[in-house]
Amino acid sequence: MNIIAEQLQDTGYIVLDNPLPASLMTALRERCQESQAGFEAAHIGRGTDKKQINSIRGDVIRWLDESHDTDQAYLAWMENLRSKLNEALYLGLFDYECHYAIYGAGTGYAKHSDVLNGKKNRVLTTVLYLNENWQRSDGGELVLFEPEGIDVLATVAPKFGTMIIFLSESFPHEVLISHSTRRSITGWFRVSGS
Ligand SMILES: O=C(O)CCC(=O)C(=O)O
Ligand SMILES: [Fe+2]
Repeated sequence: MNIIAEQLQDTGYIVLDNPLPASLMTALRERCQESQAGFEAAHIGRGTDKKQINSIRGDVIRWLDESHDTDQAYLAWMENLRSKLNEALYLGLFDYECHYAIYGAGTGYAKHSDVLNGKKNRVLTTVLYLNENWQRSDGGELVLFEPEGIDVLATVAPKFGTMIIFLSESFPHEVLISHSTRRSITGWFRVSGS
């Protein structure tokens, strides 16, 4: 946990190889794979700005359900991380929201910031990848850009078990077109306020 806090403080992001217990990873993958029931096309923006534009963002999403054991276990793990990060970095993280995301073959998410569109209370973005046997030819990498949005800071393959955490406001990012179905859980630690 200290390593996560230190690196977030130093560079603003961290890529973790396999932070979650194997049994939880398996349950999360199965839960995301079992059925597409409850998944809806993702939207861009909020309220009256809310738009669904497939060419910008091609995923379908389902928010985690606290009443389901598997979702609950993930939320509990992230809750523990939240309190550790608050202790180490005094970030005042207030809560965590997250959704499963499925990108069908041929879709991605164009370069964007997670803090635009009125989501100003998002402090840290987390993405956990659920794709076993992911190959380079499957594409779908997350590209993290320097704050100016031009130079590439990191390229992350969406491999099973990998988690990236980054400062939501600092890094524009993009999901490259995926050539296979790409599954993940994306979430945000937030401070209170709208
Ligand atoms: O799936 C990813 O790698 C990133 C997703 C993302 O940027 C988002 O949902 O805002
Ligand atoms: Fe994003």
